[in-house]
Amino acid sequence: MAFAETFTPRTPEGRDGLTALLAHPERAVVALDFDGTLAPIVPDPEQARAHPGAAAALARLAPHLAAAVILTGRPAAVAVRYGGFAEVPGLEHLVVLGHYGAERWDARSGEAHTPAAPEGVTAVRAELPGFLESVGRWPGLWIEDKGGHAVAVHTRRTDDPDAAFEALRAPLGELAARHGLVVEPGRYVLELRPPGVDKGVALTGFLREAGAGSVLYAGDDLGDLAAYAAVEDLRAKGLPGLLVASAGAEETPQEVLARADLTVAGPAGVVRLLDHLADRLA
Ligand SMILES: O=P(O)(O)OC[C@H]1O[C@H](O[C@H]2O[C@H](CO)[C@@H](O)[C@H](O)[C@H]2O)[C@H](O)[C@@H](O)[C@@H]1O
Repeated sequence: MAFAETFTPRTPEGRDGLTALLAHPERAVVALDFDGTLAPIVPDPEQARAHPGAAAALARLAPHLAAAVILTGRPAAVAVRYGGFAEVPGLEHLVVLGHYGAERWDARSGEAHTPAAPEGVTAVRAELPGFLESVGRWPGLWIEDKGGHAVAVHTRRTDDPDAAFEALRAPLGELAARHGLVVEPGRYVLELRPPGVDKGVALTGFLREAGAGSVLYAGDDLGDLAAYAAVEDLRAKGLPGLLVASAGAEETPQEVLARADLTVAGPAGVVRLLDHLADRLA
């Protein structure tokens, strides 16, 4: 997919968001998803790493802002490690909200605050291998253990990732419900995790804490739609906001593309956008 990279939002709301960010960067919050937005999608989730320019671009921009935050489904420490975000000059105030906002890492302390592991996850983790065998054979299926806080079933490396995803969605939903969990669908991944927290709740709370006067949110997947909805809601209440989609693969959900004010070409495009904003604020 080719994009004309002008960094001009296609909607009036998006243009207002960008104008507010550039006029008062000291009141702006830039919030970014990790996988697919800062880190290119790769077949093996353990091999994902941020785009080589991501930390540097964010470090150029962050000192101009009220706050920069990374909002990810990953455990926060994993995103910090895979992103190379620790001890970077310019990122002294970076916050990483992991597990969709249930967990928080602060660059200032270098520590993560993690809630107690939910009971249902322990039970699901034990039951999952046998359960998957019972619902069909999908060689290549991979279970990601997310530090006891969630488990994710990845279909990307099966022979038919779409068919496996669709075949497993309902049964995993039932398994999750039996253990008081919910299923979070993503790019060839079905994650079983506790209910009650999502990127929208997390972003809204963070913006309140930061006293934000504007927000830019960039994401690429279904889990980012809750953050999109939060920005749309805040815009209706008068807070300017810019929604950015990181796109480039056919698998980018249509709803993400349709609701974004600005589409950029994957993590490389996000890095160019961050650099562009830093240039304009320099
Ligand atoms: O909220 P995010 O930062 O976007 O994290 C969402 C999930 O990302 C990871 O999975 C995705 O990226 C993998 C690596 O590129 C890819 O192989 C997989 O198909 C994608 O779904 C991660 O493994 C999950 O734990 C995150 O919840």
